Amino acid sequence: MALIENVFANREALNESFANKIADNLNTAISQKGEASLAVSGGSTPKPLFQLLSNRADIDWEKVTVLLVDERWVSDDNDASNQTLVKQNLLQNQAAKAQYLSIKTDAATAEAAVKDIDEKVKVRLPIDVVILGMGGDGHTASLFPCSSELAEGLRLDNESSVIATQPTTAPHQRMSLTLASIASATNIYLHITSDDKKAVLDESLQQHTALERPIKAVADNAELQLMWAP
Ligand SMILES: O=C(O)C(O)[C@@H](O)[C@H](O)[C@H](O)COP(=O)(O)O
Repeated sequence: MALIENVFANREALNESFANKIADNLNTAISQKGEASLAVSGGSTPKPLFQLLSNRADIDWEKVTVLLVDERWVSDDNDASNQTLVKQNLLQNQAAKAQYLSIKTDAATAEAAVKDIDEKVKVRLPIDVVILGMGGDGHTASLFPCSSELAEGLRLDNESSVIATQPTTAPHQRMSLTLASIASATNIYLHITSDDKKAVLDESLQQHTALERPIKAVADNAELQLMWAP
């Protein structure tokens, strides 16, 4: 549908403004229905934002459920665990009071856990705030252009809220929200930094299909708020 560009001079200004927007969105949801949900990405970009958000005392964290948009299928003591990143950087300070909905189980494979996790995530839809990241190949959440599950993950009539994916260009099996779950969210943000990633985004939207660059599928099917700084 549309990309709305919010451009900042630097990452500090971006994160300050972003934390304000997220607080506003969560507070609006809480005032309307008594609770709110916040789905965050892993990877390296959101860490400073998590630390800033975790100190926000103007959010009624007890009424907020935090989940990940995607998880690598690794144990919590693995450096690649998004869940551990969130626990150590977001669910601290004021935000330690939030509820946490894990999209990781002890199942041997992500595939084997889809049904259980779908049941837990489905009841939280539509999610109030989704924060997406993007990789240099145009993947978002764990919807990778290289994975054989991509078409299924991008199907808007997919009844599952989550999908197991196996990228071939990145390590680990993944659990990811489907495009249908992402696109149904009330507020959807794309959080990226660097000129390189902005160039990937522009090129993805202008010159590629959604199957080539999955971030395009989100911009085509939802209002996507870009939060970018060099
Ligand atoms: O678990 C993950 O890998 C993600 O959630 C993924 O979609 C991430 O957002 C991008 O790969 C960007 O990652 P960086 O912020 O590290 O560049």
